[in-house]
Amino acid sequence: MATHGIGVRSEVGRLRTVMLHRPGPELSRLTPRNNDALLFDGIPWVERAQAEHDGFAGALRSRGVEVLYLSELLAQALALPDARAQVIEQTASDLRLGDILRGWLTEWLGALEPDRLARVLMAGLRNDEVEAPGLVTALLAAHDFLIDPLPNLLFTRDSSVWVGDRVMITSLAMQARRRETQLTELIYQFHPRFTGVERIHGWQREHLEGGDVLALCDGVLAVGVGERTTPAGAERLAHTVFGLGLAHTVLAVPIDQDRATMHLDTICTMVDVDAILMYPNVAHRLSAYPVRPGANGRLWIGPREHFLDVAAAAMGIERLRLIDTGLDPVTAEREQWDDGNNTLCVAPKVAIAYERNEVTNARLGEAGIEVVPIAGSELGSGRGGPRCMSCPISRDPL
Ligand SMILES: NC(=[NH2+])NCCC[C@H](N)C(=O)O
Repeated sequence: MATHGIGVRSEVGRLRTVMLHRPGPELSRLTPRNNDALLFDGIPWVERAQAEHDGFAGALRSRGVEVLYLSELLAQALALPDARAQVIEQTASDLRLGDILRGWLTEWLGALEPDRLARVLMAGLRNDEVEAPGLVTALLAAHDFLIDPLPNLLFTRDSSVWVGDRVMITSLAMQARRRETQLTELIYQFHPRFTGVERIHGWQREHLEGGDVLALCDGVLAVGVGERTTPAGAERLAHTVFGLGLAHTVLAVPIDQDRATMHLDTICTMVDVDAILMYPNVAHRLSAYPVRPGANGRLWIGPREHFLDVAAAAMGIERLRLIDTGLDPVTAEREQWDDGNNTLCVAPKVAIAYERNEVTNARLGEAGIEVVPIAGSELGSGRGGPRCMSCPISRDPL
């Protein structure tokens, strides 16, 4: 495909193409013993999670959005020998494997059909699912993983993010998610649909996750700095986008180092060209450092100020309207936890949101935002809403 029309310059421009991941066998790997390490707060009912996800994809399609599935792009990319060789080498390089198992796995993976290989890369591989030789497999328990599963692939937001017409491969902070970006990098590198698209950042760089990056408008990015994106990740982002002329301002937004606020998009998302939905319990204290290109390739860093003020100034608008999600702090806290603030715009003033967050959604309605509700009781157990579960690839310019 020609790269014409590809790219993202806002959070709200009409959404044309999005990448999702329909949850699959990787979710069946979750147990009460590993769910914390794998960043899920419960054990989802897989079939229901899939049905909910189909509802999400259906809502997008009904609004004219083209839905691409990560698993399909991956399997298609894996038809190419170079792509297979690259990912097999990366997967087998895990030091826990040791040489014997590494050699065996390299050969075993190399013999798989693209679909099956994609499935193993996503769902992982248990010791008792193969008969591999060596002391390592003998000493590991039957249910130990030789290749770890990736249940958080569901959250396609985090492992790549489009900035203008380039795609940034992120670098995930949590051990359980690191390998995800090998897969997204592979898709963008090898899938014919993305031929000619320039990749930036890279999965081995400073930590930076897509859930922390918000395109407030063309030329202005906000980046949350907290549990996932490090200060160095934010600095690298600023240098990179300024160097390529993709933005004139980056707002570095310190957020609490907490699971509840793991990404900037768990506390706020844009719902219109000049409106932002925000968790009220932080709205009054959210601040940001404006960062711009400085002299001699350095960064100019302005004073830390209230987020809404710095954002409006950078965006060149008088005011960034705040929609806050309920005055009662307990209700607000409950709905924030269930990703009430994590909405996905399919167009200005039209946001997909989890139906369960009734108070938040009512506020949105009162503020003139059309809410497209989706079910998420099972999907939500991974702590992510419609924005987390989507990677926009193409939005119309505003
Ligand atoms: N953009 C987001 N808010 N993503 C949510 C990711 C949730 C996932 N379980 C994690 O902990 O990484």
